[in-house]
Amino acid sequence: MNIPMLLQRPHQHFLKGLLRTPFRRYCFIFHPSLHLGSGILCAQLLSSPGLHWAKWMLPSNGLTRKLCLQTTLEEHTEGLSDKEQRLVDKLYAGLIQGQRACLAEAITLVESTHSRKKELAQVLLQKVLAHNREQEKLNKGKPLAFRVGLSGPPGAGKSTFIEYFGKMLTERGHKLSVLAVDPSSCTSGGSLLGDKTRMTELSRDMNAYIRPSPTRGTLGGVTRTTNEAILLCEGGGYDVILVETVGVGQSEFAVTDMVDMFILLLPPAGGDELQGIKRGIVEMADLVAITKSDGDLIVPARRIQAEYVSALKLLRRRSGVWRPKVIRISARSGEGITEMWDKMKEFQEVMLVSGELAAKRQKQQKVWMWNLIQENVIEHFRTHPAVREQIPLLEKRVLSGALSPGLAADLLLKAFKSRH
Ligand SMILES: Nc1nc2c(ncn2[C@@H]2O[C@H](COP(=O)(O)OP(=O)(O)OP(=O)(O)O)[C@@H](O)[C@H]2O)c(=O)[nH]1
Repeated sequence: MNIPMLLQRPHQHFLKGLLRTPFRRYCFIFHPSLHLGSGILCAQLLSSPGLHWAKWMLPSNGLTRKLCLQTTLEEHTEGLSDKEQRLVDKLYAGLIQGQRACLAEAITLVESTHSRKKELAQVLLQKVLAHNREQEKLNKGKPLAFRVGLSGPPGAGKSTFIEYFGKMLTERGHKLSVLAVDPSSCTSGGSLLGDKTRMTELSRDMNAYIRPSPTRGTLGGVTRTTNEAILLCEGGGYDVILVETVGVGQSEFAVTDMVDMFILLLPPAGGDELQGIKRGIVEMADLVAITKSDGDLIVPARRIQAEYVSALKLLRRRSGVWRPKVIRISARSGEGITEMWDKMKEFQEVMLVSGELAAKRQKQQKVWMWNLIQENVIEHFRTHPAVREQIPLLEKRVLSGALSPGLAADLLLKAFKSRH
């Protein structure tokens, strides 16, 4: 690094010293009154690879200017071997050219739990993000893709619907990707959504890409990779992204934090069959579609539709511009599906024009960041040697009533802090 000549010697030592410490990656606070040329010093440090952020204080008017830099990418890129660099370049080039094999390989990379591969995945993601931002600018600031969450209980008709709906979209010139989030595969090893026999025709369509759920990891891990897979699909030119979940667990709530619109598919069945559906999920829906509205099922489908129309009226409105709608569809006869797509586009348009879509996406970014922090911090806490060795005993004492949960938590936190 070049140190400007006008800086005095102490500053050179100071700067050189800092750049050798591990702290250089975190933060520096500069105060112009403390030393001459701090602005230059700050600028030099900001260009140093690996610095996460620096803060430059201007005391004259009390204004604090924050300069945030994400140079982690540079740091990773510098450390890549030729082979790794070639892999990232190959995946990036193939992905943005729309090659499905490269998209698939890129998603496998973000799903990897191997630490080096995770780093490579982040380098690739940064490149794709930069590409997406460019494309968005060319698109006059409009989002590249319509992100839609789709959920429903097992047997609601999700795969039959996606097959029909997906073919309709590709025939109209759209590129569709279907990503599955299936928490059952995390806990039991089995997968409700992952089997390849679903959506056979759509999976042969060159303008559709179907990705089964990752088969390992916590729900948090699965949602993280789904979030990243969405970005990769957008880089690959997919303009409609369906994120599918089984409407029985927590995954729907996670999915609502990564999509623009959340759709609930419900079969024309009575209350008992729908008990598994959590009330909260209905509240999250922007559109409820009653499936299988054909033949003998038209009558019960109408009844369920009326029930949900009344139920939704009682719910608190989540958007200033959109009221959730209840429609009836049949993937067998095709009825209602074009109208459903029209409703979806109407939703996207009003949300875009009102600015709610941009606000929602911004909020989601923040939620996503904090979810990741929360997950990592808890993991760090649990595996910390001083904590790990005390957990079994303290848990036992809490269970037997010998210790209050609050005290046990305090003791563990104390152990964590003392040896940190
Ligand atoms: N009558 C009628 N039956 C349908 C329709 N759509 C799906 N079905 C039937 O409903 C059953 C379940 O459909 P799927 O599409 O497999 O449902 P799913 O929600 O994907 O189910 P999981 O894969 O278990 O989550 C199948 O027997 C389908 O033939 C429809 O529009 N009309």
